[in-house]
Amino acid sequence: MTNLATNSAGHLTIGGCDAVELAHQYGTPLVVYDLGIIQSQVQRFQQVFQEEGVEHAVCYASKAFANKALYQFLNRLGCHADVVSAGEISMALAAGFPAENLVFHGNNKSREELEYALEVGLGTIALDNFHEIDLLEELLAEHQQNVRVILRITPGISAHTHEYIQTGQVDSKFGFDLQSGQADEALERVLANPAFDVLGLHAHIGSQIFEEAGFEMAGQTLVDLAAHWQEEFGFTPRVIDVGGGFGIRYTEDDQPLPPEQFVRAILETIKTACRDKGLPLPAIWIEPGRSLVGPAGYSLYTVGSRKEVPGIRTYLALDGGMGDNIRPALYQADYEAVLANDVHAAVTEHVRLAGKYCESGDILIEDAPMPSAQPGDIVAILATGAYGYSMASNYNLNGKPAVVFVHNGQYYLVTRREEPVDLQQYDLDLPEEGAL
Ligand SMILES: Cc1ncc(COP(=O)(O)O)c(C=O)c1O
Ligand SMILES: N[C@@H](CCCC[NH3+])C(=O)O
Repeated sequence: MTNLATNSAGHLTIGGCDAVELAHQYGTPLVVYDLGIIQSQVQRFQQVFQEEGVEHAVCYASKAFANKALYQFLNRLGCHADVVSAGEISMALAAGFPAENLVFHGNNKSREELEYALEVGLGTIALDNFHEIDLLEELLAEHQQNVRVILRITPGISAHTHEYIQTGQVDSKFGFDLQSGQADEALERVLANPAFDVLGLHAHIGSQIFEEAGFEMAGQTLVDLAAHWQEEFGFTPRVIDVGGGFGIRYTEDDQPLPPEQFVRAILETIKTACRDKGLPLPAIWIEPGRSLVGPAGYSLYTVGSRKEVPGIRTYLALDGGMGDNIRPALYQADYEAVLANDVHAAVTEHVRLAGKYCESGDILIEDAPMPSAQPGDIVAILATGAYGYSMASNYNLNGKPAVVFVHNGQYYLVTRREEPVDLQQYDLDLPEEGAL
C-alpha cells in the first residue's frame, strides 16, 4: 500500500483535507485530486530537461482527465497540452490555456474540428493520415492560412502492455506506417505545400509502460527517420515528440520507473543518435497523461449493502462503479482500496467491491483485503485519477460524480455532480394523429 496520510481521527487525508469530511460535504461517489502530487509529477518530468538545458515541452495528454481547473493549474506549471477533440480544445481555451501550446492529435479529426483548430490558432496539428492532409490543404487554401504540423509515425514497436492500449505496432489505426513508405510520402506531400510549417515527427507507443526500452527504440527510430529525411528531402526536424505512456503504480505489482529516469533515457538516446547522424538536437516533447494525474486521484464511495454468499465470498456494494471507472471491467485493471474513515483498522477479510450498476461485471476490485466495512462507511479507491472520470458514462442514468481539488489543506469544487435534471432529454415531438 502506498504511504497514506491520516489525521488524529484515523481518517484518510488528501492534500491535508479529511477525505471523510469531503465525502460528507459533496456526497459520493466523489473524485478528489491532490494538486501537490500533480505538481510534483510535472516538475519531475521537466527537471532533467531543465538541468540539461534542452528545449522541451511537457504536453499533458488531456484525454486522461480533461478539466477546466486542471488546464489552469497545468498552464501555471508551464505545461503544454495534447487535445483530441473540439471539446478538449474548447475547454482548454475556456480555461485560458494558450492556443499555441496545444497539440491536436487524433486519427479521424473532422473537417469542423480542423477548421476550429485553424480559427483559434491552435499551436500544432499532429498529422495522422492522408485524408487529414487533404482536408487541411483545402482549409488552408480557403482561409489563406499556415499551420504548424508534426507527422505521427507508426514506429513498429509493440509496448508490453494491454493489447487495447498498445498503439505503436504496425497493425494500428494510428499514424503513417514506416515500413511501407507511407511516412516518406506524407512528408513529401506536406513539404510540397508551403502552407504547412513542418516542425518534426512524433510517435506514441502505448500506455502504462514500465521500461525505458520502448521509448529508447522510439527515439532511435525517429532520429533514424529524421536522418533519412534530411538526406532524401533536405528536411531537418525542429521537434521530436516521443508521446506518453509512462506507467504508474496501481497495486504493489506495479513498479514504475521514476519520471526522471524515463526522461533521461529519452534524452540520452536522442542526443546520442543525433550526434551519430550529424543532426542538430531538436526540441523534445513528451505527452504524459496517466502519470501526471493518475496517482493524484482518489475515488470516494459510500458502502451500501453487504452480501455474504456463505462459503464463497462477501460482496460489498459501493454507490458508484463502472459508470465512474470502467477500467476494471474494460481492461481487468487492478486497484487498491482503503477504509477512509478508519485507515489503520486491521484487515479482517477479503471482499469483492462491487458497483451499483445492473451488470455482473460491474466489479471495482475482485479481491480487496479490508477491515470489516459496514453500510455508511467510506471506501477510497486509490490512483484513479487517469481515465476514470474521463471515461465515465451515464449508464443506468446515473450522473457523473463531483470533482474536488485539494491543495495545502484547502479544497476547491471544480466539477459539480451531475443531477438527474442534467440527464433529461427532449419530448417526442410526433403528431398525435396519423403519424404511424
Ligand atoms: C498521442 C498520445 N499521446 C499521449 C497519450 C497519453 O498516454 P498516457 O496517458 O499513457 O501517458 C496517448 C494515449 O495513450 C496518446 O495517444
Ligand atoms: N484508456 C486507457 C488508456 C488509453 C490511452 C490513450 N491512447 C486506460 O485507461 O488505460
